[in-house]
Amino acid sequence: MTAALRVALAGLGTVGGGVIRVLQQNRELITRRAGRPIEIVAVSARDRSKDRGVDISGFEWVDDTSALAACDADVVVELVGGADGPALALARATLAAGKGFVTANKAMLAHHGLELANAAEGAKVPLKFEAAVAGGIPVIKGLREGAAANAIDRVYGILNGTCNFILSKMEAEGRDFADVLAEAQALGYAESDPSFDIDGVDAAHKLSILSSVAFGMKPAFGDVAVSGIRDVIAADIAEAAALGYRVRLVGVAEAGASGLFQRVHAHLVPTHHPLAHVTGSTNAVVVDGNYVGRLLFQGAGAGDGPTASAVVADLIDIARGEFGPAYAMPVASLAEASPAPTGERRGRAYLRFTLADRVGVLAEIAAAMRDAGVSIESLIQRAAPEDGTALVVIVTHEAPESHVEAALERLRGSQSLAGEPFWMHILD
Ligand SMILES: NC(=O)C1=CN([C@@H]2O[C@H](COP(=O)(O)OP(=O)(O)OC[C@H]3O[C@@H](n4cnc5c(N)ncnc54)[C@H](O)[C@@H]3O)[C@@H](O)[C@H]2O)C=CC1
Ligand SMILES: N[C@@H](CC=O)C(=O)O
Ligand code: NA
Repeated sequence: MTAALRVALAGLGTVGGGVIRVLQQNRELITRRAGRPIEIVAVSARDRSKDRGVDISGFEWVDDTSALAACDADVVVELVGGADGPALALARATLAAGKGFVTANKAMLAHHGLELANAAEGAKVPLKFEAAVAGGIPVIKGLREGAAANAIDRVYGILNGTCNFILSKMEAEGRDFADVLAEAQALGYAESDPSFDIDGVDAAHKLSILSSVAFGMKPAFGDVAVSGIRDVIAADIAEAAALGYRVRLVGVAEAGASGLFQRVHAHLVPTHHPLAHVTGSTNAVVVDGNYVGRLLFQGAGAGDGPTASAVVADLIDIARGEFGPAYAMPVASLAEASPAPTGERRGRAYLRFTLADRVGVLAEIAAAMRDAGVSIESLIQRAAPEDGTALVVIVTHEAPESHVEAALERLRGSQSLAGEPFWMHILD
């Protein structure tokens, strides 16, 4: 049998522990599929003595994470996290040493992916990151390989397990945001700084990677318009349900006439759409290709087993000698990112206002919408007798997003509003 693929593993937390378990428990099967054994030879993490429920006594322990690049391994797997710091130092050192690099670190890839892809290409070694986007779902492989013959018009989906877990629990159990976030953290879904999850940043990291693979463009995280789910309240979920929608954090990348729209926002998703039925930490990605048509990738987007499954799949590809450029094409062939102004995009919108109890408040809102050129499709008003305010929810007809924003701008500071208005896109 061919010599084993020797792996150095940095990070022994949720995903790192999972990788050790998958490699140990599926050892025989993986060896047959890879054509040779895949063996961890060295590990590094912050705390050597911590009980992780996996036996690491057979591996060399390396205190300084970046020193793993110099150990006797063919590939380094980075599962530490963080856009910069030890993860980036290790990535640079590994590729400079002419070794393959596998990572689940979407934050680092969103900020430094191009540099790392360049370095990997220069050294003719693999840079692989299936686990970084939608956890266990083989969406990078699906796009790079399965859909490689297609021009992609749009790629979009649910890219953050923590937010989806929170939104679907709020919806099903009427629970509070903070409560559910703590549960997602306990289950190992959330980032070490959970604001990355709930403010949409993690999904934006993933979207920027996905866009590069789908559209053959240099990754441009800065071009992604981002907001999260912090401002979604129970009433939005209830009103959306009454209107035939569910609330989901959706990332969308779409080729338009003037460039690529990339954004991550809470959306209203029609209940007949497959994304409306994605619950818990599950992720789902829809790809529209010009020959294959619509593809739907769905599965576990977070958690130890699924994420480790994607990391080990990358290692199996490397063991087989099957790898190409990090993105779907060599770095020199990637186009410059060309962001389209998001305000130009047309769509329907959901707007929520809390109104003070005054004569003429509805007329004021209707006038602001009319003056901004946004027409109203439906309107719900619910009085809150306890404090005299009223909740008003409006669904608009299709309009440029800049017009919706202009309508809200006209109302800014109005005495008729008892709170900040909030709006969401409606997925078409
Ligand atoms: N948890 C999940 O479901 C998923 C996580 N990821 C990504 O995988 C990576 C790892 O995530 P988790 O395993 O959840 O994190 P974790 O917090 O459970 O584990 C991190 C590991 O890195 C080590 N570490 C942290 N800082 C270090 C430092 N300065 N020097 C040396 N070691 C250090 C810790 O000791 C720990 O062993 C991150 O990039 C994360 O974004 C990707 C997909 C899913
Ligand atoms: N925090 C992330 C983990 C996987 O990428 C998420 O919740 O999706
Ligand atoms: Na994946």
